[in-house]
Amino acid sequence: MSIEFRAVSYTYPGTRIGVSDIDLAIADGELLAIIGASGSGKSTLLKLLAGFLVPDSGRILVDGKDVTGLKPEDRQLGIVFQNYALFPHMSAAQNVAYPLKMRGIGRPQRLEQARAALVRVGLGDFTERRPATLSGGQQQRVALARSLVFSPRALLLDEPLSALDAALRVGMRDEILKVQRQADIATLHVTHDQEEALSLGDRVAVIAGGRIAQVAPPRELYERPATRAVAAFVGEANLWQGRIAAPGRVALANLDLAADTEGFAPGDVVTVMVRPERIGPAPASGINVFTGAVATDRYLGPTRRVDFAVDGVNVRLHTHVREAFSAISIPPDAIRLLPAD
Ligand SMILES: Nc1ncnc2c1ncn2[C@@H]1O[C@H](COP(=O)(O)OP(=O)(O)OP(=O)(O)O)[C@@H](O)[C@H]1O
Repeated sequence: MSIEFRAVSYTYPGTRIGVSDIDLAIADGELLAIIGASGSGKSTLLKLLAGFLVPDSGRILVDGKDVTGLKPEDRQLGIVFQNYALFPHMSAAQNVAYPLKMRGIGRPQRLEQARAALVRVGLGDFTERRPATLSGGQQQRVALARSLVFSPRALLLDEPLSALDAALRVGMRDEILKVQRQADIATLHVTHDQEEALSLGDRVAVIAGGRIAQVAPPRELYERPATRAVAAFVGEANLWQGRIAAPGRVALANLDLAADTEGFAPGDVVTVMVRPERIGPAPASGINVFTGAVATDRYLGPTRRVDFAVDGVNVRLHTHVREAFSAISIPPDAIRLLPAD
């Protein structure tokens, strides 16, 4: 079952803020992660899909059917919120059974289905526990079981891991993916954690200022960002302004870099993007090897983050090398040219 936004726009009444011209399709069984800065419109998109907001224009389809005018309860979507929203006075099984109760399913049958759903998320021994006696991760799994127990047509995850501590968050990613794969339904996962989006998403959508900036598989998004804004938002990046000097050559201040310049003409002004982990200490000469001096050097445990000054250009690099160095190399295939803003 799929999800589709077709030219969806929404503005909050009395403001000019919202989302514009959203075209997004999430295939059956696919997990699409949405990332964006605070206030970029992630939750607004989710509320439009859930039916808590109605678009000013455009249509939303679930499983090919237009749900734009349907009430939230008629959309048959499983939703997991950041704060879980579990009922404190009910056991885990009663919480999970609640959506079935709303759908008029008899008590013995709904409790049996709820227990089975809890077994699927690894909580078979916790069915009678109240939420307050469960850990954050366990509560999140109860919420996940509750969102899936009525076989929803799609799954919406709104920052489901943000209330958990860092180590648990990483472990729960695998849990979410396992359960999502088992349920095999289109899933929209909103997060502000880039690593979570890259590790969980079949594809990742970046939203900025209420518009989709790019949608791509994680590797493509990281290695081939479409714009400077996406490159800056997803991971760390060196972003320099340069000019195409000749086919295969880019001028960057006083530096002359070998790079793939396809798609650009001599004289074009470009943004030159290089990820810091693609740059490393080098022998004194070679292609795109530059001598200079270390300006700052930070120890990060597994790596060092170094700012290296080359002829007035600051080059940020991440390296495992522990020794001192006085030259770096920027491999031509690590250089990505983007249109200048
Ligand atoms: N009810 C509302 N009335 C007016 N403006 C709103 C309302 N709700 C949200 N906004 C504004 O709409 C924009 C998008 O908000 P949204 O909640 O979608 O952002 P978000 O990307 O989910 O942010 P965060 O990561 O902080 O949760 C923000 O500028 C926000 O202030």
